[in-house]
Amino acid sequence: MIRLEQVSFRYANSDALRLRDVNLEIPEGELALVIGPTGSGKSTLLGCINNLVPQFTGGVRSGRVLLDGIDTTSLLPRELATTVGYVGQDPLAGFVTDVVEEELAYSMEQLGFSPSEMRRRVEETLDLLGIADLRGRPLRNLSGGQQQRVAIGSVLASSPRILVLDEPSSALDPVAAEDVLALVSRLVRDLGTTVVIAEHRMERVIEFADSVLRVDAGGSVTHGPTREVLAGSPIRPPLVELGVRQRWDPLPLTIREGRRHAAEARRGWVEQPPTLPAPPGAGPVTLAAERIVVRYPQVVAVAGVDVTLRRGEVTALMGRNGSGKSTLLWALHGAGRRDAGTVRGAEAGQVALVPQTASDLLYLASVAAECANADAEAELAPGSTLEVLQQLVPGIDPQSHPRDLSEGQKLAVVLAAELSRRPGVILLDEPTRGLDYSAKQALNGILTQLAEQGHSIVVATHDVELVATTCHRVVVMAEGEVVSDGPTRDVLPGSALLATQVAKVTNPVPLLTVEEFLDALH
Ligand SMILES: Nc1ncnc2c1ncn2[C@@H]1O[C@H](COP(=O)(O)OP(=O)(O)OP(=O)(O)O)[C@@H](O)[C@H]1O
Ligand SMILES: Nc1ncnc2c1ncn2[C@@H]1O[C@H](COP(=O)(O)OP(=O)(O)OP(=O)(O)O)[C@@H](O)[C@H]1O
Repeated sequence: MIRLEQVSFRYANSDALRLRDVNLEIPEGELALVIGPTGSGKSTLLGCINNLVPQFTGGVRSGRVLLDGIDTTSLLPRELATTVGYVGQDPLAGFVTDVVEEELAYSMEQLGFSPSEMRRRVEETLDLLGIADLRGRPLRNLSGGQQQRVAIGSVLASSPRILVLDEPSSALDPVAAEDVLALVSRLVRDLGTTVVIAEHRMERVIEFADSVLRVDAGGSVTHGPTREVLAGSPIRPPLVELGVRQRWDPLPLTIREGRRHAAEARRGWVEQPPTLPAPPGAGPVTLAAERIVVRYPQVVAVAGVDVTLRRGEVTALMGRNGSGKSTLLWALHGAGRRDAGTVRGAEAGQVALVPQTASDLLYLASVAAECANADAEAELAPGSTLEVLQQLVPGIDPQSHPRDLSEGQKLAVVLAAELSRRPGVILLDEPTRGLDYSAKQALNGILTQLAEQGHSIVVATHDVELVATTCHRVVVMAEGEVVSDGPTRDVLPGSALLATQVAKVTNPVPLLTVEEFLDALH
């Protein structure tokens, strides 16, 4: 179905080959998962399938890309659009209309569907993606996860035979991610759709994948059965990491397989519970918000929230898509809307916020200039921001234009600029989009260090694995209200939705991470 023959590619303004002699074949009705470090070339590879690379990106591509044996360069854009449905990493950038319903209908309109067929499919898509109540809403005002669902829906609506999804679950809450992936895998099973998904949070996709494509920093691609490719990969989800470290054979890919391997250890811990590290004592209050309310015309996004931040504490803000997390962060920061309530303790300039669409903040002509600007604004020694950036995501050429960075690399630049400034209170909105496991580990290191030095940090995120390693406390929101607030170890393991892979494998023993599992064995 999809075949790449000797494909190599380089961007116009760069010497490096981003894809090197790639040969691969994805049979019809299979789901292939694309993995690889931040900035390795996953999006570039996906773009080759529908000719986005090089048609829109520029650059030079050699070799052939064949769909059903036909070279894509000989297909008209319209033919290609009927065959390949593509959802990029930034949903907002891909929208062509202003309102949810119109967006869902747009591609069908272009492809010449009849009005009654369109109507039927729009309704069905609204239901399948759980967005019926958003139908008349402007796309701009939706939460990040709501936008991502609309973007996926607008492509599914016209039932393309090939589906290419670039990080489809990065802004989705765990339930929505599971629903969307189950939906996609049903298309694979029932309709024979061929699907290619790039995803950093592999743990969410692995069980649905027939094969894995690993893109390496040098642009070469390894394609093979999931277990085989992951066993040899430096990037792997927690459960596979645990399996490799414990030499479990066969390597577990699903929670069920993991639980079988862990049965003996689990029985031992049930009889004699392991000693678990205690969370650090909380320091004095740095920010106290009371009865915060934010109202929009159609929704009350934040409905009377009290929240207190303390020195040295990393707090996760969790909750389903549209529950009010981003809105609350902006209200705490002060730049956002606030219809009622008070925020005390936060002095001007002492609260930093890294927004969900972080790359909007980059406006200078090179990464080096962005970093130098951040140093100058915060009166830091020259080089400070660049150093933090290199800690987070190594290998970015400081001379490159921010526009030419991968999504994960852009986010890392914005994170570095805020973190190097070391404000007292740091608010991060979904900071792990596009970041691979090692970048997440680096982020964990930096946040832990800042907390030890007395900063207060809030991370709004759906990434339970990040929360388990980095956050001391979890605040869960639902429909604008705080519905639970407690130490991470009390909130995550008990929840079917928020438990980490390791917590699911060890349940009822509340271990959260691979390291905790290994420590508990001794
Ligand atoms: N238009 C461009 N011009 C020059 N270089 C580019 C351009 N777009 C991307 N690159 C570079 O090509 C490499 C691959 O980018 P790509 O977006 O494919 O990575 P990725 O694996 O999808 O990253 P992420 O995990 O962050 O999504 C990156 O190092 C990036 O800096
Ligand atoms: N500018 C706006 N105008 C109208 N409604 C808005 C606006 N911004 C957000 N909303 C709505 O307020 C609610 C809360 O949105 P918010 O972005 O705070 O959610 P979130 O919890 O951060 O979601 P996600 O996990 O998807 O990022 C949503 O229903 C959203 O559609």
